[in-house]
Amino acid sequence: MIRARGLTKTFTRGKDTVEAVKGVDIDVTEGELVAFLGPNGAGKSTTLRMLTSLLQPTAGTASVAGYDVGTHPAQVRARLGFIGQGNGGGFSYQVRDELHNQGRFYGLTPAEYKRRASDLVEALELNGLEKRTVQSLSGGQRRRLDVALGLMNHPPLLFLDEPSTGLDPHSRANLWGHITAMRERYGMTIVLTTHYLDEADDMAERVVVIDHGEIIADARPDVLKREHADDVLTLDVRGGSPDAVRTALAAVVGPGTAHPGEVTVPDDGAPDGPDGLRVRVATSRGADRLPEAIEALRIAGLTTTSATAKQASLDDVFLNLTGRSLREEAAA
Ligand SMILES: Nc1ncnc2c1ncn2[C@@H]1O[C@H](COP(=O)(O)OP(=O)(O)OP(=O)(O)O)[C@@H](O)[C@H]1O
Repeated sequence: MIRARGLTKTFTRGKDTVEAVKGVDIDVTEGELVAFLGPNGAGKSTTLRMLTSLLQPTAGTASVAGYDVGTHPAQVRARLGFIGQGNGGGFSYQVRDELHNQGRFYGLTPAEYKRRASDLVEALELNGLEKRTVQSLSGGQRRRLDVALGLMNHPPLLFLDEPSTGLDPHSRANLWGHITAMRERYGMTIVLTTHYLDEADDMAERVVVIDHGEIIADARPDVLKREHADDVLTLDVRGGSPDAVRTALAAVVGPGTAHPGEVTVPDDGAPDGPDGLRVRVATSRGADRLPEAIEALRIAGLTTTSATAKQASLDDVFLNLTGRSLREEAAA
């Protein structure tokens, strides 16, 4: 559905040049739901805008549905829906007029655009809002209208640029429910950008991590977490010295085991205090290792008074790949 090779965009303003996208290669097959994840300014929107033919690449090539974005932009645009950041169109128009205008733009007959508009109003729960002006809608309603506008031409491919930015968690979940329902209904391929880690983790089947204009990882979220980050076990252990704890845990996840991980035991802890020693184990498949670790400690005569396993997150992946936290950058 999408094939890009060496996609590059350099912006020049006076003496300043910004290398926004630096030689991106990407293939997206039909039916995939792909999220571009990265901090502000990483080059996500610029990549999307080149793939939709809205922006001419400085170098490289991209084709969408078999058409080159540079030489056949009209054919490319006819096959995709694009929902940019804060679309909305004419704020004083009524919702129904916005949808009808979009249908006219795509050259649909009045009967056809009216039918599609009422289908989408129904599907995206915009009923009762048809005669309201766009500016009177809530943020969530406006984003749902944006999605309806993007779907008026029944595109096989939908691009969404930060679809849920600025929405509260309830509206985000609601919008996602609609997007996934639309995807099933029309069998669409979806490419979106986000800097919400949980959104990429929960919704995308494939996450493309972009930083400083380059793709630094590209895989299913669970694969990214397995390959680039560890789960963390935290155990409170009583009844033995730091060395005894270290030896018991090394047998489960220490160097040379089937599940190498890092065991951290404080040397200055008080093994016989009320909480004992607070031990940290960084390992893959933490949920599986936790009972094994507790059992190994029990066999060594040690008591575990509390134990938790924290799953690796996409933020841990980003942190391990770049040395920076995406969560902090998103909040900045
Ligand atoms: N028209 C432009 N002129 C000059 N620089 C630009 C232009 N558009 C984008 N840039 C720069 O290119 C870089 C990438 O921007 P882009 O909008 O693609 O990032 P992004 O990952 O989508 O960020 P965000 O999450 O904030 O939308 C940034 O440094 C940005 O300032």
